[in-house]
Amino acid sequence: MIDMIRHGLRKSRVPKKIVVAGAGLAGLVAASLLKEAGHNVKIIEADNRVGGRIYTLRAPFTNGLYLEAGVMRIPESHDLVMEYIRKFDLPLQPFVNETPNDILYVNGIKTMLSSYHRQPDILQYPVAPHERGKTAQQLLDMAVQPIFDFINQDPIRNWPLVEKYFDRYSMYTFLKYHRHRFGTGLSEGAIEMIGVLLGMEGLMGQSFLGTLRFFMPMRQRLYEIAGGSDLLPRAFLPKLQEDILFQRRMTKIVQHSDGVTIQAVDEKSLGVYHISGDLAIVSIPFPVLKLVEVEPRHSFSHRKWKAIRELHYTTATKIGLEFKSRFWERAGQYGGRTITDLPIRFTYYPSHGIGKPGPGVILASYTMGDDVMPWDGLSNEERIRYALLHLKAIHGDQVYREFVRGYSVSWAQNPFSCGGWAMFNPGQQTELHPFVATPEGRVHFAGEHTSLTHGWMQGAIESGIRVAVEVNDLPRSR
Ligand SMILES: Cc1cc2nc3c(=O)[nH]c(=O)nc-3n(C[C@H](O)[C@H](O)[C@H](O)COP(=O)(O)OP(=O)(O)OC[C@H]3O[C@@H](n4cnc5c(N)ncnc54)[C@H](O)[C@@H]3O)c2cc1C
Ligand SMILES: O=C(O)C(=O)Cc1ccccc1
Repeated sequence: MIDMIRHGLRKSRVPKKIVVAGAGLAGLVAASLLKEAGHNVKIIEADNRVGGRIYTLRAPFTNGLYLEAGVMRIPESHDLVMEYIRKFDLPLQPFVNETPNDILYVNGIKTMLSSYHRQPDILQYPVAPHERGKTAQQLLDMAVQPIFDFINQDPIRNWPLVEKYFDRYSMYTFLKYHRHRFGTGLSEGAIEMIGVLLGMEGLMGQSFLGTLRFFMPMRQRLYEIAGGSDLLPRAFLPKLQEDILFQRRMTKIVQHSDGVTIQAVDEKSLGVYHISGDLAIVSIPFPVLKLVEVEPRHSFSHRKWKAIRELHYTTATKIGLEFKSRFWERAGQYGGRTITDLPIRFTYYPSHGIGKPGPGVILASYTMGDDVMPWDGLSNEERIRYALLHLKAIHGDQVYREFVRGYSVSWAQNPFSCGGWAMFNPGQQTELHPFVATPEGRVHFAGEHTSLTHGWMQGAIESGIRVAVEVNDLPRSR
């Protein structure tokens, strides 16, 4: 796949007209590769921008400041993302995910990450005697290490066995009921500690393996695109600009004898717009696809319909607050985060502009899964008010003196994503995943949800390349 990013696909022997629905990263990758391979490609995009869940919010913040409402960090092992960053010569810098000075504020106890690492019991989680003195990560590692040991004995043979057996567990049921090396499940106190401190508490009902795969990259060195994550999708524009039809929201997919016709609403004129091709690539999230008519209905298999209806998506909400000065840096917080069991849950301090005078924007609250619930029912103003109240408990009254403005984004309330990212429920990797990406007639599928790298750009890129290869030499419709 790296080679395809560098050198493109082989020129198609059967150039076709291809309609791509969605100008997020998956759609952009597929469209750029297929155009380069000689196809006539058109993208219809419901929004007025490219990038989808890569969304760098610059307004309403002071010029030069921004909130990453979607993508904010890139694990060093995400080679496809790194390859596109190299291809477009984008500036990369470390994303400081945690520092020894990070604040932990849980169970009414405030301490620093370094103190907690030295003495985990300082946080007073009611763990079992044999779990004492261990951090949340150490407890999780104790529980999962035997699985990694088994896989490492013979990865080719053993990964499928692990996936088959452990797909039945949610994160919670695995931690609670699976008999771990010490002969029992983890205590409720240990599970609570893992949930709160590792950010999994709102996701405990999701697939154990899916959650593990999802969080693992978090332990690597992380990077960010200097200047904003949206520089990546925008880098595709020079070659695709004239092929993207913005503010066209797909409402219907019609398959017929000589190809596929996509019906869309023009969000500006509200007129109905049609575009046809030999085939279509649908890269929009499944929760949104549920609202799109498919004609004839049987052009999608029963399994596909079931996957579209049932594939679980978790959601995420972010609140960005701008302050007059980077007061957190005066307290020794340079990048990194606060972890708290207050509803704001995770606060991230910017890894860019460190040491610069003047205003700064912090990600005051990043919640996902069930942790989103208190926030999604609130207005933007109420979210800001509560976020300030919780930040005051951490940083004191200065947050009110320093506050300038704020903005929040709920991904469940975004009509073009209707959620944060795909995240299997127990059993769905076995029961649904085989049917998520499979083509239906002349309709093909891409998007992070069609990969196994849910919730990361890597999965979106992987799917864009996979679908481009899948369609490159297919016959024309007639
Ligand atoms: C809060 C949050 C934080 C994240 N953080 C990170 C991170 O730090 N690092 C990382 O690697 N990944 C992160 N991700 C995941 C990453 O954003 C996604 O995996 C990736 O961007 C998905 O790309 P996609 O092309 O599959 O989907 P999308 O980006 O959702 O693209 C789909 C496109 O289709 C359009 N569309 C929707 N409906 C229609 C319609 N009916 N007609 C036409 N167009 C339509 C949408 O507007 C959108 O442009 C995060 C995601 C979220 C939500
Ligand atoms: O926020 C990110 O980096 C994401 O990609 C979503 C996410 C959140 C928490 C753990 C893993 C991935």
